[in-house]
Amino acid sequence: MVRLSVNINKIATLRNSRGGNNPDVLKVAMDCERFGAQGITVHPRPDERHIRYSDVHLLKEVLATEFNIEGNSREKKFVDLVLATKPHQVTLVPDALEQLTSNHGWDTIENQQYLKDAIAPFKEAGIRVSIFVDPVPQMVEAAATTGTDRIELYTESYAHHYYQGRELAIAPYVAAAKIAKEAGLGINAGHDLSLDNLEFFAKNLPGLDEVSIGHALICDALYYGLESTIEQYLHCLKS
Ligand SMILES: CC(=O)[C@@H](O)[C@H](O)COP(=O)(O)O
Ligand SMILES: NCC(=O)COP(=O)(O)O
Repeated sequence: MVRLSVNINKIATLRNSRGGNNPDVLKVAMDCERFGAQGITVHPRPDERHIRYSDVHLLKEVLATEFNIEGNSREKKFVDLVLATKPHQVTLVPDALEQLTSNHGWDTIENQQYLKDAIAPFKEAGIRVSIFVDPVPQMVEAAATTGTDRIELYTESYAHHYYQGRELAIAPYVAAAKIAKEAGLGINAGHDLSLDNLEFFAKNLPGLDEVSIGHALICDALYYGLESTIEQYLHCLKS
């Protein structure tokens, strides 16, 4: 079964726009779990424009499902946060400081030694590690020698090309997943997955363990409500 981890960054964006605590990030996270999500993802960024570092500490106390923290291990504050809160999983993403949203995976060849050194402390702390990669065979092969447990496939290109031809759009991901599986890596995926493109992806990607979805899911919740939206995403993952 492919697990759904709901990314709640956008809930924090809305909260921060007025300075109070509405919507309540903790409540929404717990409601996502109550409605069937198997995990919660957050991606605190250095400017704390959505999820705050303090949110992460509070979430750790209340969550009952898998907690996945995404971010850039080049920032000491992020590494300290993850080691202090000990989530089930940390996902390392090579974002620049000023980046609007994630837009590329790691160059696992160029950053091979860096990643080995960055991953080790998380593994020593008992935290599962995933690294964000593009669906490029060489990048997946080199991910396998970094010590990571999983890769997260960056699905923006799949989502972008889905309507032009979904078979073509998913092909690099299928090839990447086969390499990952042969190398013994778990497979996560995320970015721009939606009710339109998720079912085909989940059905056709061999060995997919988990998807993390935020933007589209929170947008859908405006129309369908959070409970029904999560049910619909779970349904896409069932088939
Ligand atoms: C790694 C990834 O694809 C997501 O975490 C995405 O970057 C969400 O971050 P924002 O919510 O800041 O766009
Ligand atoms: N890792 C991807 C994620 O958490 C959510 O990405 P998106 O659905 O907000 O594009």
